[in-house]
Amino acid sequence: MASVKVAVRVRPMNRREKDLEAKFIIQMEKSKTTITNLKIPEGGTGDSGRERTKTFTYDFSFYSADTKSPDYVSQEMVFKTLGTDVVKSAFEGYNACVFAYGQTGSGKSYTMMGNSGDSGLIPRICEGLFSRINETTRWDEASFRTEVSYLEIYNERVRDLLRRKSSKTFNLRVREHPKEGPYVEDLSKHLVQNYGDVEELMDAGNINRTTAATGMNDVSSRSHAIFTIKFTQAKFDSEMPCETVSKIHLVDLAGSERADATGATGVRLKEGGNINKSLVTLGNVISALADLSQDAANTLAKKKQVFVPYRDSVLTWLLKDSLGGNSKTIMIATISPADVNYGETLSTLRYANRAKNIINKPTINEDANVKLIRELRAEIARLKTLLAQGNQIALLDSPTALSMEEKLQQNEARVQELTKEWTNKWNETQNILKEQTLALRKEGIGVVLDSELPHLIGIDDDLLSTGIILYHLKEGQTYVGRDDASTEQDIVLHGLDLESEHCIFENIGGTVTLIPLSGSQCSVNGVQIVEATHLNQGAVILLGRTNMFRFNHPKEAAKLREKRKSGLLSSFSLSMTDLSKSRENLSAVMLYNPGINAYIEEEVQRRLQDLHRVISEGCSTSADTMKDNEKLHNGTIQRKLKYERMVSRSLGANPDDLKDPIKISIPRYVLCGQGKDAHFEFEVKITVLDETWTVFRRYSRFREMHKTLKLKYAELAALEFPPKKLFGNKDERVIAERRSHLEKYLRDFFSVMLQSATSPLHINKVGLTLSKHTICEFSPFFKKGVFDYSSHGTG
Ligand SMILES: Nc1ncnc2c1ncn2[C@@H]1O[C@H](COP(=O)(O)OP(=O)(O)OP(=O)(O)O)[C@@H](O)[C@H]1O
Repeated sequence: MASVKVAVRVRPMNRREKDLEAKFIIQMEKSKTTITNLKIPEGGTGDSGRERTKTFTYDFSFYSADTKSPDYVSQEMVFKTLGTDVVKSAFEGYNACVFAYGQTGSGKSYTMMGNSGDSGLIPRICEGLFSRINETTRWDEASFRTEVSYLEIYNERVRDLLRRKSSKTFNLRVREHPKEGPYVEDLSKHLVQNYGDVEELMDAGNINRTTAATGMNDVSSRSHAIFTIKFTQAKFDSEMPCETVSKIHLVDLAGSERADATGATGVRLKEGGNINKSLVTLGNVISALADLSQDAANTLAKKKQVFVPYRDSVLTWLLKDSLGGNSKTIMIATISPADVNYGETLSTLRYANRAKNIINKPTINEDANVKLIRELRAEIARLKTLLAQGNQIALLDSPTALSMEEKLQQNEARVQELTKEWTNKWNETQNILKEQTLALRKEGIGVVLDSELPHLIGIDDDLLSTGIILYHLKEGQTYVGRDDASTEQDIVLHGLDLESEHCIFENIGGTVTLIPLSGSQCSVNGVQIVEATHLNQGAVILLGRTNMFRFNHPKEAAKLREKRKSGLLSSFSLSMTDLSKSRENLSAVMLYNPGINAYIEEEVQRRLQDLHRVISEGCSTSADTMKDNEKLHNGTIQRKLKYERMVSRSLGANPDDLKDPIKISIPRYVLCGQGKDAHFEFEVKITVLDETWTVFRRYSRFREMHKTLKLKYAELAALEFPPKKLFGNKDERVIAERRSHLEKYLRDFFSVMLQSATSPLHINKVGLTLSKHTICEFSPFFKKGVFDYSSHGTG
């Protein structure tokens, strides 16, 4: 049993009150708060014998009216007095609730949220929670899971303050769970890993809060806001599993004054009416609970049937547990010090005085299985004591009349089983947590996606796409296909040559294999695969023609980093050729995916350094690994040779390259789309030194490019782009003709650009360094490259 703790806090005079030359009517001394009615003369009494001053005693009276006063209570002091208890309750497994009540502009939001640089209770409690989690995990094996939600009750309707716009946010239903009590259906819950995560959510939620100007306070919020933290903790305490869940409601109520006192009309009056409905119900609930506890205290009094009207408002229904139930609850009544607000302030003080009488029944919220384990263990201890005393009597109350020893064994087996079950469950929860908390980690101005599971990162070739998709490859099989597949696919994709059941990623004990299905197009590091292929950290995967991914294996990457540190990398099974190819492909990808650069650039740089070291140390990859790789990837040897050529070229330039620094060919064209949308795309293969990539474009796109660049580089005007008469007819002959035209045009195009003084590609400027990067910088038109193994078109 615990009474609701009540604190009163008085704020400084605000501008409006100062302008009105209002008088200060609040005095505080220790836990006492006194209010003076200036209308009643000193030493006298008012009508019907009213006193000039009224004094109330609370758990705390916080004087925050004057920063210079020695009694001044700062935000930090409020947290130390009240907030630290909330953090403690959470760690002990109790529910907790803090709500701020008071007139508009009296300091509720300031107390609960605070201002920037002067944060209030909610941020401080969250910060306190995480700093204790960090401390605990340093010396304890405990695990934690923290989830937050943020809602607003406005006009008796519940709104999710944290849900994305696309989902339903308004008018959420309040329902009741048979065990867990009232809850908001579909309210979004957000896993958080650190205080930064919470801060972001709080900011987003606060921006969403409904605010409207009133005569009393320009930014007065007209809604009730409930910020909820669900905090789960699990550990082994002297071999004993221990799991507790605590729910913390932090509530910023709307202004308590009557609507008419603020001069509000129309819609606002309606809001006021509803706000008051919640607050009036809150008042009624508080009164009923106070009556109940007084009855309980007075055992001689005949018990009255007291009805607590929780259901009369959304607010009281949702806070049912916090008011007279299973929670350690704190009410902070905020007041103005000015005589002009005498009536409202007195009513707040009375309200708070009444709340003092509420008795709650907080209990530790222990996991049911853990509770059972604890009870069984107690029983085992009791039986062992009896046995030790030589008390070998049969347990007569047991239906099977088991001997004490049998019963003991049974209990021990059950405890073992339950403990194992619990441990598995928690480990699973932790894994899910890890999966879900990859979210975002800030590092300087960068944002890092973190995950411990092997995963794929989508590399979108749509230049207008800005999101990054990450797919986890869970233990077992992950099916990839279209949404029209006969069985449900774990990863649903679309795009050219993507089969309805395309492939499977198999993760067995951390070894991930890509299995192509029914002749589907899958390639790894630019090489099409036809059988199950083991994936290495950093592999670039293409499914169909347009779905490209980078494969990340965080554990393998961590091991590689360790090897690199200890200098063992060169003998480790890193395939130079794979890395080289992967880097090549990644570079291509990065060029047209700026969003992903921040994430992978560092890794690519590291890989490059590794490669250089391997080369300079003259080490080759181990024979076995080479063999495996050769088996797995056709063409590996060729690429190795190519790589070596590249290295030797960087040592001494081949004069031929200067003559012909860029090679263009159009090895084939591909029919894309269907019916009316069918069109041909030409695969243009561009080779600069040893970088080769392809650009897939329809003929008209090349013409657009020509027109655009012609405006910038006058020399191009002299080049003739194939005339329009070639268009319209799409038979093989015309397409083949276009191919040769286009090939010639592009060769001429680059030749002109290499000689143009204004062009960044001028041979004197780029020389041997002409690279894909230079060309793509010159025009992003050449950025787009996908690997294609389509059987359409000519080979
Ligand atoms: N203890 C305090 N010390 C300094 N400034 C305060 C204090 N309490 C409130 N204020 C200031 O008074 C103004 C009104 O406070 P606040 O917005 O917290 O009121 P409120 O009760 O939440 O109002 P509403 O019901 O409209 O939400 C704010 O500018 C706030 O910064």
